[in-house]
Order: sequence, then structure tokens, then C-alpha cells
Amino acid sequence: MKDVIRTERLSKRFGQARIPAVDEVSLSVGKGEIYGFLGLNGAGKTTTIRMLLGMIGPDSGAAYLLGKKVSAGRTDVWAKVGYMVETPYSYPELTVRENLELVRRLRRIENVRSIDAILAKLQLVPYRDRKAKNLSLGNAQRLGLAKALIHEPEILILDEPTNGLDPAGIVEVRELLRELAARHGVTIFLSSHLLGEVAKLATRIGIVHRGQLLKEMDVGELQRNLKKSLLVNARDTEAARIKLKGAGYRVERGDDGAMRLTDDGAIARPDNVAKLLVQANLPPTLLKVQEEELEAYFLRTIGMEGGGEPS
Ligand SMILES: Nc1ncnc2c1ncn2[C@@H]1O[C@H](COP(=O)(O)OP(=O)(O)OP(=O)(O)O)[C@@H](O)[C@H]1O
Repeated sequence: MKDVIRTERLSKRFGQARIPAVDEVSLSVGKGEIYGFLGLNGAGKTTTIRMLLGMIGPDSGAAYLLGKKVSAGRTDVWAKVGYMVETPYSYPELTVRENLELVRRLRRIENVRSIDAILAKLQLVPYRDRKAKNLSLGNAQRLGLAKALIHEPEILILDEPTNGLDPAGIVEVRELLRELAARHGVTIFLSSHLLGEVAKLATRIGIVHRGQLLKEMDVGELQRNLKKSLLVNARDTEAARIKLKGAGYRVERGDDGAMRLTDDGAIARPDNVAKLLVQANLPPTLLKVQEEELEAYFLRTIGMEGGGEPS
């Protein structure tokens, strides 16, 4: 499949120290994919997005949208791209409808009904006559998305699109983005610092840290990469620990005083662990296979938890 979004060793340095904000990032996104660009604050997400949108030029490397090299003057490409970068700006004294009307004219969209359609799609109908300055953060974010979508773009580039939304708003935006990708073939590139959230939406995930793309995976791979462990406890935890260690199991400290067994054998055959404890008159009060939390996996991947190097 032809790449809709592609970067080739894209790099940007800032300041006198020329610290790399984005360091040789090469990635590609196919049509209809939702690419989640994941990193902590300051990882380089916004800088990457600004280069994708031609807002700033790279120091080296290049970005391509629909096979064309990004540069500020490429008006043919911008007609097919929608974007929302950080907290979207709207004219505070204009109403929601007036803000959208302005974008419609700037985008030279003939169809005046496009405003009603996008108001309905983003559930902004009740707020259409409210001034932008009086919108809640969540509705301001919706207005930002409405402006990004009004011209039915082929590519959607979003920086932290669920910022400021309440849980119900997050679900709505997620559904909307999913539908745009699945039903209309829109290619979506979105940044976030929350793996849990990205994992629910993205088809592919790239983890960026200190400007570098550390790891890329599709969602199935993510599930396989999560560490599993067997949580075990007994009334006499200490005696159970000695028994399990004596049988060769690797025993770590788990939550709430429980023990965590990380051997593949323990995870595959918890019944063997149960049998061992029962035979020693230490019947388990807890026996549960637990999957690593997504955020813990993210921190482990960028080398910020467990002291490990990024793998
Ligand atoms: N215009 C600028 N001048 C100097 N340094 C900058 C500039 N823009 C970004 N940086 C630095 O580049 C690094 C990457 O910043 P960037 O905003 O791309 O990260 P981010 O992942 O989007 O984080 P956030 O979620 O906080 O926006 C940071 O260290 C930041 O301080």
C-alpha cells in the first residue's frame, strides 16, 4: 500500500545547544490507518507534527504527505489535510457557527450545509450560537475538531485530540475517529502521552522518547509484548514464598503483600503452583494471571521503570 504519511530521518534541533527535539524519525502510515504517536511531554511529538504540517522546516530529513514532499507552499496537499495542534484557537468573540463559517470560506467550501453537517457530527448543535470564549474546554476541543474536519480531509493530523475532554467526550471522539478511518479511509496521525488511550484507537503505535522513535508495533504486537505474571498468596505468605522458591520459581513482591511469579512455567500452569501449595498445606488464597498495565509497559519501553534499558 502506498504510504499516505511518511517521514525519512526527520530531524530538528533547537537552541544554542542544538539539542535534538526530533532525531532521525522515519515512519510511514498507510491509507486508513490510525497511527498513535506516543511519548512523554517534551518527547518531540508536537515538533514532529509541526514539521508534517510544514509549519516549521526540518534541519535534515523530510516529510511526505500523499507522496509529496512537505513544504509550506504546497496548497494542493493542504486541501486534503485536516489538523488540530494543541489547544485549538478559535475567535473568542465569534460563535461556534461563525467560527465554522469563517473556516468554510477560507477553505472555499461551496456547500453551506457543510456547517450543519459538521455541527451534528461533533454534537455541537446545542452550542452553535455560543461565543467560543464561553465554551467549556471539551467543547472548544470539539470545535477544533470540527474545523479540522469540515472539508472532509483524506489525512487528519491531531496533537493530543482528547485533551480536556471528559470520559464520555473521549469515547465519542474515539468513535468518530474510528469511523472516519474505517468507513471513509481517512488516514489519521495522532499524538498522545497515554498508551492506554492510544491502544484503544490506533492500529499502529510508535513510541517516541527524547526525539527518537524507539519502537513501532501494531496493536496485536502490543498485546503480546505485555509482560504477564502470576499473582499468588496464602495465609502464611512467608512459608509459601519459601516453598515456591524451593521448587525453583522466581518470586517477586507483588501488590498488597502478594507474591508475583514471573516464570513462563508458572503463568502457563497455575494449577501446578496451586497443587504444590496445597500439598504443603498452604492452600492459595489468591491465584491470578495478571497482565502488565499499559502505562507500565510504556515506561519500561522508554527505560523509565525497572531500571532497564529501552529494548
Ligand atoms: N521553539 C522551540 N524552541 C526551543 N525548544 C523547543 C521549541 N519547540 C520545542 N522545543 C523543545 O523540543 C523538545 C520537544 O518538544 P515537543 O513540544 O515537540 O514535545 P512534545 O512531545 O510535543 O511534548 P508536549 O506534549 O509537552 O507538547 C522539548 O525539549 C522542547 O522544550
